Amino acid sequence: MVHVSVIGCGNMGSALVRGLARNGTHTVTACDVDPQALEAVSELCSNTTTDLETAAEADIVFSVVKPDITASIVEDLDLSAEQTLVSIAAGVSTDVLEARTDATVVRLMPNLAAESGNMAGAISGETIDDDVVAVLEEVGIVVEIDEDQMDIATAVNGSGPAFVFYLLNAVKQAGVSSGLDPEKAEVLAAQTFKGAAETVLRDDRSTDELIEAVCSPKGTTIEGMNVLRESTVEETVEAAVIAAEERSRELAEEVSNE
Ligand SMILES: NC(=O)C1=CN([C@@H]2O[C@H](COP(=O)(O)OP(=O)(O)OC[C@H]3O[C@@H](n4cnc5c(N)ncnc54)[C@H](O)[C@@H]3O)[C@@H](O)[C@H]2O)C=CC1
Ligand SMILES: O=C(O)[C@@H]1CCC=N1
Repeated sequence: MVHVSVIGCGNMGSALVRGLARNGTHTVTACDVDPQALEAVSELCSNTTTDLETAAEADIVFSVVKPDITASIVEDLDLSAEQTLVSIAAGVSTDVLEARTDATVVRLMPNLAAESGNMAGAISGETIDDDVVAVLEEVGIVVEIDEDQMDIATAVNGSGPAFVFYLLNAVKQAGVSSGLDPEKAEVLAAQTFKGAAETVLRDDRSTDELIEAVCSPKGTTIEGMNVLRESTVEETVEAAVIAAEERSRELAEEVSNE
């Protein structure tokens, strides 16, 4: 049984612990300085600790703390070459991490959907052990990318859920404005986003072909699509993704200058 530790059980770390608890295949140690954060996950993991040294005993150590404290925590962990450090911090490069640990370094940009086993995760690293991939595949899908693509992955799949929540809410609110009950509108909008995403993952057709498949001749969808295509919504969504990517780059510069 692989021993995993998760250091930092805030929004992202707790999502990871919850996701791993769904199958219970691994020994999971949750570590945080905040006892309340540990209390929230205590029933979902093998043990909880406020002590970094205990968390450092795992085979695979996930560092899920804020970027500005990642480097010093990694240094304090004092991991050995037999261990793997998985760093989730946006913008903290492998060079910065490798200078502070003997462990094999893997960078991961996960997202909150790890909690339900639906994470979209992007990983980079020179050596990515099968055990690391197996752990990550328990909480979702992982794709390997080059490290220099981490900033854009941070924007696309790390920040992505927030963008989707925003768009989903816009669809819901339009339904509510036209008379749908808010709870029913939320279920209809959320299930529609989920179903559409599932279709894209499973179907060989392109998104343009799928749009075509929804647009019945002289029907309703084409009217809505005409409004979208005449708008600047595509450019606005791209600008949001690029803004997040640029912030990830800035974080990298801030951390490397420390
Ligand atoms: N929130 C998200 O959706 C995502 C976050 N990330 C990354 O995950 C990391 C954490 O982000 P969040 O979970 O959003 O932050 P958060 O603020 O919710 O959680 C951070 C946790 O770290 C704990 N912590 C602080 N110092 C510590 C220490 N010395 N030892 C142990 N635990 C300590 C805090 O008590 C807190 O529970 C960041 O690096 C972020 O870039 C990556 C992808 C998605
Ligand atoms: O907003 C952030 O900085 C983190 C990284 C990706 C998602 N949340």
